[in-house]
Amino acid sequence: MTTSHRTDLTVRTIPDADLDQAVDLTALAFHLKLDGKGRAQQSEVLRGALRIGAYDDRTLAGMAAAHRLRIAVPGGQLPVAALDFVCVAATHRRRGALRELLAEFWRHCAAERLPLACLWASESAIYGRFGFGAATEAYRLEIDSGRPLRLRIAPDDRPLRLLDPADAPAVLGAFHEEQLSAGAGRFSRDAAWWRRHVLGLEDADDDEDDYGPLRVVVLGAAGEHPGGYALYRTRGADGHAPGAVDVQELAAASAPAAAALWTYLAGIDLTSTVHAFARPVDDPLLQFAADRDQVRVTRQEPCLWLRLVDVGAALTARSWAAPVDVVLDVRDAALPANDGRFRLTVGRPGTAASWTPTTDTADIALDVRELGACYLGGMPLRRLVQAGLVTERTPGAVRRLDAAWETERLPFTAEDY
Ligand SMILES: CC(=O)SCCNC(=O)CCNC(=O)[C@H](O)C(C)(C)COP(=O)(O)OP(=O)(O)OC[C@H]1O[C@@H](n2cnc3c(N)ncnc32)[C@H](O)[C@@H]1OP(=O)(O)O
Repeated sequence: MTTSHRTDLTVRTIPDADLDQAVDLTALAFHLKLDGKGRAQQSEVLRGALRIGAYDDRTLAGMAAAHRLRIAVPGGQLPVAALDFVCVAATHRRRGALRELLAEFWRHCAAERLPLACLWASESAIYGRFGFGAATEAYRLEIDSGRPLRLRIAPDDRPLRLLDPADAPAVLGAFHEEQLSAGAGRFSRDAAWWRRHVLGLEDADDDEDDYGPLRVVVLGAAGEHPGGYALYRTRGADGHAPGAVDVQELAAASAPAAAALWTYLAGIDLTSTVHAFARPVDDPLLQFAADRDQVRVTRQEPCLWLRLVDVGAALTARSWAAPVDVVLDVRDAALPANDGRFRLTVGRPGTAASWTPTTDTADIALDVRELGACYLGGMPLRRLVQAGLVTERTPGAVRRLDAAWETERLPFTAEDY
């Protein structure tokens, strides 16, 4: 527990007894209309999370919560504290409450040996100052499906079947876990996470939009290992808008499998547009689409913001594509254990990296947020040098480090939990 003289708030763990207050605060800050079911659902999610509150006397004035998840990193998975519900009451904003909450949050991460923290930002301008870097990016895609989808490859011709969403964790869980090794940035999911955060099976009913219920389509016959799947919703045409398909998630084991799923989605009768709100920047669809006027990128945006809480643990746990030996001068204003000069040594690919303090001259100087942006392999460091954010002191050092942390696929994060 800490009491901040700057904010006059006491920062401490939120006990179960205060869950009602926590739900009230999230409703206030995120402008939510929660009925009884919505409150119960929110409370249940918070109950299982790491929760830190900023109290004004006994009133909860700010909070941050985190799900304890596992995230795919190059070559494996690591525990991650996935921040959520970060909010401060309008009466207490811009007095340093968030800063105090995060200071306490780092202590919890250290105590629980969580080397990484991540979040989806409500506003991109907030979290860089706390050491988070935009580690995965996504495209929004739009397909003109008023005409047949034209592709340059033949789709997988296995059957497609619709699945009851309640069966999705059992049918698709193992497939999803296999996909984690294909690209970093995705979360491992247990059945509860699938139900609550992916399929929304425990959500309170809301009529906020005119899309129908979530549908699950799977490639491959029952009993066969799936070749891929898509989660989507549809909307019929009305006087103002054409019928549309909204793709929440599409995962496929191969390009032909992806082609089969996109062809299915684009062919749904009484719809003429497919929207996909979060697709990997290296989505193969963009290559195998025969007509790029038909498949368009409408937006590119950051998805997951990543913070290396324990830089050494994070760097030595991931795999590397090439040997490298560089001294990094890392600035970390919030976590002194990360701050300073360290030698990163990577031997043959497949061998463990080492990260040791050194007094040797630095080859590269950078802020910890830049390490967060590059860690999963989505951002080459040279782009941050070009942007004036990273200093290369030894010519060639950045090129060598970029070759070492490059990954086969770009990282991607499917769910905005
Ligand atoms: C992971 C998630 O949950 S994302 C959701 C984030 N929450 C929301 O958007 C809900 C509505 N907003 C809020 O609850 C609050 O305004 C918060 C949580 C964003 C900020 O809380 P505050 O207590 O006001 O922040 P605090 O006073 O500690 O500010 C810390 C720093 O962040 C900056 N900051 C805070 N909010 C913003 C913002 N919206 N945009 C840019 N900078 C911001 C402050 O200027 C300050 O900068 P400095 O210390 O470098 O000078």
